[in-house]
Amino acid sequence: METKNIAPSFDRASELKAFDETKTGVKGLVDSGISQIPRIFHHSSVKLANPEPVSSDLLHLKTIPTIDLGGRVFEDELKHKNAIEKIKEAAEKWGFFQVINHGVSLELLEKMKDGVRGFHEQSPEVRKDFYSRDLTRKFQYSSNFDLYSSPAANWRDTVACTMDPDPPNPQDIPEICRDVTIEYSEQVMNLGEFLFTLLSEALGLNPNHLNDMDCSKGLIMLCHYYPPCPEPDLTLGTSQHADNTFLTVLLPDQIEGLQVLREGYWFNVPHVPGALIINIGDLLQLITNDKFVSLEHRVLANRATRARVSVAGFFTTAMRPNPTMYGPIRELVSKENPPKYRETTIRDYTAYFSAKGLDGTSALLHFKI
Ligand SMILES: O=C(O)CCC(=O)C(=O)O
Ligand SMILES: [Fe+2]
Repeated sequence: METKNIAPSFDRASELKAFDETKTGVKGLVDSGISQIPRIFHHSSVKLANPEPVSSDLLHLKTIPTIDLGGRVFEDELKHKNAIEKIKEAAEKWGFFQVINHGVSLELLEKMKDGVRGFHEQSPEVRKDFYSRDLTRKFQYSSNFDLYSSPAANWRDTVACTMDPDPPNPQDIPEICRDVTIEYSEQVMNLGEFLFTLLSEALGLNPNHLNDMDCSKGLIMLCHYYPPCPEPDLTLGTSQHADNTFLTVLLPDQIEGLQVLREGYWFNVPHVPGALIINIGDLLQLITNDKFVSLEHRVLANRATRARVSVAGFFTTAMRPNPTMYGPIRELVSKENPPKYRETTIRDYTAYFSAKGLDGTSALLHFKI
């Protein structure tokens, strides 16, 4: 007799709602002492696997490159040229690289992570007051921005904070992370401007080109908190996705977990002390007409005994009613290399990305000509 493995019936919609209404996120579940994760967090085994790479040659690459920014002042022209060459190669092949000597003090990086931990580890009563799905809020705490639209929930909570343009009133940021969030975001804005000059040069453009296009003019910070997971083989910390930004500056934790998908294989991103991780987002891939790539990445569920935190600084002006149309940069297209994307506003791009949720497909495809 054939036996079928029928899963017990499960009312997904009610479970999502019940979880959301606790307003205390994944951290709340962990604090309640659960030893099994709820079904809403189960991902399909296909999404969790790491198949063999398309080409085994690729494995000798090991991982994404690390680039020394020399404290943002290059001693001589050779060092400057070298850095640009490395950034060009990384942006074309990986869309990801780590930077060291980036000019943001290591003390500030640690203080920022302490601030994120401090917020998420406050009492549930205090956290609940900030919990919201209102994306227009400048300081918003929730679990899974795409809880109701994605196929499976992630083992992660997040604070989203729009820092530029129009940052929140300081008193709207909780005191536990207020000063450090303001200081860190200013430093990331400065670093972003510097990185966009190097990226412009790597494209063979005038150093100011990407800054003049306002690529460095908006900053949204996502302060992620990944509690330890009792069943890390069944879920993810962040589902496979590419970022809907021009550029992302990611402050990582010593606890690893970030993986980048290149040619069908998930590469681990190792912890490099003091480094920031930089990745090209979809909008930069679009305006460079695929010269730079926005690679898919994901975060494994946290296997450690303490929480993993990260801060993703997103360069995008999604929060500003900006009518500017963005399409492939004129200098980068030609008769032989015609535009591959139609023009869009950042707002439209972001609205499409957010409605789709992190379902493992690229939002860029929707804008291809
Ligand atoms: O937490 C991480 O390491 C990465 C988070 C991420 O990919 C994102 O916020 O887009
Ligand atoms: Fe990301």
